[in-house]
Amino acid sequence: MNYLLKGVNLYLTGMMGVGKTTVGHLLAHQLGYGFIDTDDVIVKAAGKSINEIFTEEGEAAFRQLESDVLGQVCAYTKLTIATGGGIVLRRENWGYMRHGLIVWLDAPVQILLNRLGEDDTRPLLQDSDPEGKLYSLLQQRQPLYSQADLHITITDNQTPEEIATRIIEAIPRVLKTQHQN
Ligand SMILES: Nc1ncnc2c1ncn2[C@@H]1O[C@H](COP(=O)(O)OP(=O)(O)OP(=O)(O)O)[C@@H](O)[C@H]1O
Ligand SMILES: O=C(O)C1=C[C@@H](O)[C@@H](O)[C@H](O)C1
Ligand SMILES: [Mg+2]
Repeated sequence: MNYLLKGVNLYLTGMMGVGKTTVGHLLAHQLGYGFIDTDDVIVKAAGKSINEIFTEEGEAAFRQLESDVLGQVCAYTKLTIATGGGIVLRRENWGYMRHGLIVWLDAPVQILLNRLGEDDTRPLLQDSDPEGKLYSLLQQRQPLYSQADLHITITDNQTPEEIATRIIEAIPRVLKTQHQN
């Protein structure tokens, strides 16, 4: 697989709670790649939580930090990068991610809700109707996520290990011509 990938970065995209961070760790390990989580980099660089950044500086400031981080990390190779759920919102982010392979992890809202129902670390879900919020975010973002190179549908009973293996098995089918030269 590493022979085929030639160090090309993998970008994991998808809704919050779908498992980008969890699966990304395992995927990096299986590929012998480094692992970076853009949310983690932002939190460390800002010295505050994502909730605090949203509350004190606003979502637009968070999105700028996210683009800045992505612009930095895309200069490196042999990385699996777990992105934030909203990375697909900015056109410039696609410009950065297009240098690698973009994977969309896609799970039904009910799975996301079950996983994040008790979680208060996602500012966009601090809503009186988290289920409705997830549906509206998904409706807005689905056309964007669908521009990924690889679409992996997640069902309830798949472990993160199984999902990482499915991604690895699917990669040869989608390696872009420019990456094979
Ligand atoms: N395949 C899975 N099966 C069961 N639970 C999972 C699976 N993948 C992830 N989880 C759990 O779901 C929660 C959210 O996962 P994770 O933080 O990896 O999502 P994420 O896509 O990175 O979300 P965000 O966009 O908010 O960063 C975690 O508690 C994680 O342990
Ligand atoms: O879906 C989103 O917009 C977000 C997802 C998380 O990964 C974080 O980046 C933040 O909570 C915003
Ligand atoms: Mg994450």
